Amino acid sequence: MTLSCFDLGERMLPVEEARERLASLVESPLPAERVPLAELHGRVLAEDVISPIDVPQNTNAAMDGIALAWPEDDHLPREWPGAWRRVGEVLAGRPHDAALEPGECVRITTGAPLPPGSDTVIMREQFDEDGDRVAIHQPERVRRGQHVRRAGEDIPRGRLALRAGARLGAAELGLLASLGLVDAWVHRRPRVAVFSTGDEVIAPGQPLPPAGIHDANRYTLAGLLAEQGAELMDMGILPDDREAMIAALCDAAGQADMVISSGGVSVGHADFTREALEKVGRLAFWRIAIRPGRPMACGFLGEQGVPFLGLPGNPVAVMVTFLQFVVPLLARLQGRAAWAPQRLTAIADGAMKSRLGRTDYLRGIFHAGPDGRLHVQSTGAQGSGILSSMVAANCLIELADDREGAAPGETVSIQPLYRLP
Ligand SMILES: Nc1nc2c(c(=O)[nH]1)N[C@H]1C(S)=C(S)[C@@H](COP(=O)(O)OP(=O)(O)OC[C@H]3O[C@@H](n4cnc5c(N)ncnc54)[C@H](O)[C@@H]3O)O[C@H]1N2
Ligand code: MOO
Repeated sequence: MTLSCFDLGERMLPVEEARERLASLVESPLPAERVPLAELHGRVLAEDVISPIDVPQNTNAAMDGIALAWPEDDHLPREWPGAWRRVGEVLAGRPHDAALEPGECVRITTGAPLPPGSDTVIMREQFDEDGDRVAIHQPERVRRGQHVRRAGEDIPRGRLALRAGARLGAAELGLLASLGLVDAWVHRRPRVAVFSTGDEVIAPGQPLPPAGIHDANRYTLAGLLAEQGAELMDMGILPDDREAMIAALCDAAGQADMVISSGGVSVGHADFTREALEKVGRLAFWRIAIRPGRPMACGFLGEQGVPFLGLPGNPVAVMVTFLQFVVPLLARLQGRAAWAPQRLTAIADGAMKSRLGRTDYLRGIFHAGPDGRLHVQSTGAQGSGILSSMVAANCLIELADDREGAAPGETVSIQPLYRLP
């Protein structure tokens, strides 16, 4: 049974339950479209890809050298001049059709197809040539079939190469190209409308009034959305004005696959925001047992039922709630198979505070210790407005609701953060 987002009363929701209930906002993935190979990076496959060919197509040499047919009696001649007679040359891209007779070899370059009858390659550094005679330095060390890449050893024809739901990174693009494919069916990228709220929130570049604060959230959200393969629709900053908010939300709901706002969801603001949002859709205001990120709004906008997430205003809370709650929804919209946050286990290098009954996300720095295990320490001050702590961090330390802090030496769960290299 799908848990709904509504009618939950005033109780604090555990993080896992919030994630499950939010999933009901996205019923099905976005439709598929055919996209050329060169534009597929970051997209998610909408159907399985079956290999139309053997990769590699031919059994071929893995080294520059000679290809030879292994003798029937399994014995290679040692004496100079050897019994190997060079009868030709095979270059990459040009096959040698004549079958090799016993005692014959051909010069071959890496990637060139093995001539019929040959099955073994000797590296150029491991034999001497005298005219068309070839002597192998240490024949006893040669293994039948060595330095040969078998046809179809990567992916045989007809085999599943990539599954529907796979996100296409560099390796996947190379694989698709190696199959000779020029395009693929992928889910449409989610268009996500983003706006900031608050009279005090000022766009960068504008003079900062005495009680103002520059709008950081639209820019972190733009970066986070790009990392998730979504398209940004920048709706700017909304003033604390009911009519302006209603108009902006209607506009966004008409064009976007998801709408995200930041700010204006705590008790101080909720009544005002609630009024505007409920005019345009069906909203629920939640308190989640999480830190940072306790207050959040969610629901649908417009007749189309566009998912809406009202994230809290504090910049660190925006990033943490995006990573825990928005990422899985974007994954569902793009048809990604099973999504779960990536988690590793690390040893706490210092004491860490958290509260029983609440999931705390601390900004952390993890590294591999001399003991070969992962270690993690907090970045220091953890206020939910301190964005420099997100800059310093390479992971979130996740202290689940069943634990009360962590003592030095205890293991903790960490979620590595995506960082540009
Ligand atoms: N009585 C209570 N007060 C608060 C509660 C609560 O449960 N009871 N929750 C606190 C928590 S936790 C958070 S988080 C905030 C969330 O409040 P809002 O979502 O209403 O956010 P604002 O009040 O609009 O802003 C909070 C903070 O963030 C700054 N901000 C807002 N937008 C931006 C932006 N685009 N870029 C940078 N900074 C932004 C804003 O100026 C405030 O400083 O409520 C607590 N209070
Ligand atoms: O969400 Mo608030 O940021 O927990 O401080």
